Amino acid sequence: MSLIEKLEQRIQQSGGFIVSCQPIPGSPMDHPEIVAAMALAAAQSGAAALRIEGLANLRAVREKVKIPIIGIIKHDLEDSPVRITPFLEDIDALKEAGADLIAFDGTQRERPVSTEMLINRIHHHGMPAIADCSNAEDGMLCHQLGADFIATTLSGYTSIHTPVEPDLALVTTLSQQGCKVIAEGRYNTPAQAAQAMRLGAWAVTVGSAITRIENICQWYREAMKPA
Ligand SMILES: CC(=O)N[C@H](C=O)[C@@H](O)[C@H](O)[C@H](O)COP(=O)(O)O
Repeated sequence: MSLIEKLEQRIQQSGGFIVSCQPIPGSPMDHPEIVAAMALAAAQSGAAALRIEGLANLRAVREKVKIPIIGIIKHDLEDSPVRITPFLEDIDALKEAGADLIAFDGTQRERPVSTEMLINRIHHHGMPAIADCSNAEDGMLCHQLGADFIATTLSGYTSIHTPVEPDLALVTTLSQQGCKVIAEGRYNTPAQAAQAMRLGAWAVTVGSAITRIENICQWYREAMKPA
């Protein structure tokens, strides 16, 4: 069994529940030691894997947890809308900092480095590649290029309006096409995560509903507004 298969087996045997610990930038929670504490709490509560952004956070989390970590680095580029792990150097640095899997933007938008080169670099380091996609076309292209997992992370985030609900239809389509799908993006309730698994998802990543206090407070405030 290859290293990649072993890692896959480990995540699936632990139930496929992945927790993304990404505080809102500038939030009082946005400190590596707080990210590491959230990650440890999630790991102790049965998360199969973690999704962590940035090298300082990744190093702090790696010191505390043994479960697999999906590493990403976000950039705000002037000449491209692509934010998640756009450079080959990001991949090398994430590997060095202790990531076990790497996620990258798998959309077909203007980008500094091709998705094919990113996938090859991740594989060069012996790690599984997770393509964060926005639609079925992105997903199938990355699948054909050899991405190990297709995540629905960017569905709803490549145009101006972001829907409230998760894109369960995309989970269904990609699973039926033979992709190992990680459902991600707006899985704000356990029921929605369970539904994604029933529709064929291989795993579900939950972020805001667990680790972004500001978002959760806003949901409550909105719901409690007088009619
Ligand atoms: C669009 C984008 O950049 N998504 C990011 C990807 O890393 C994160 O900001 C999300 O929190 C993560 O995908 C989990 O999703 P949710 O927070 O909805 O559970």
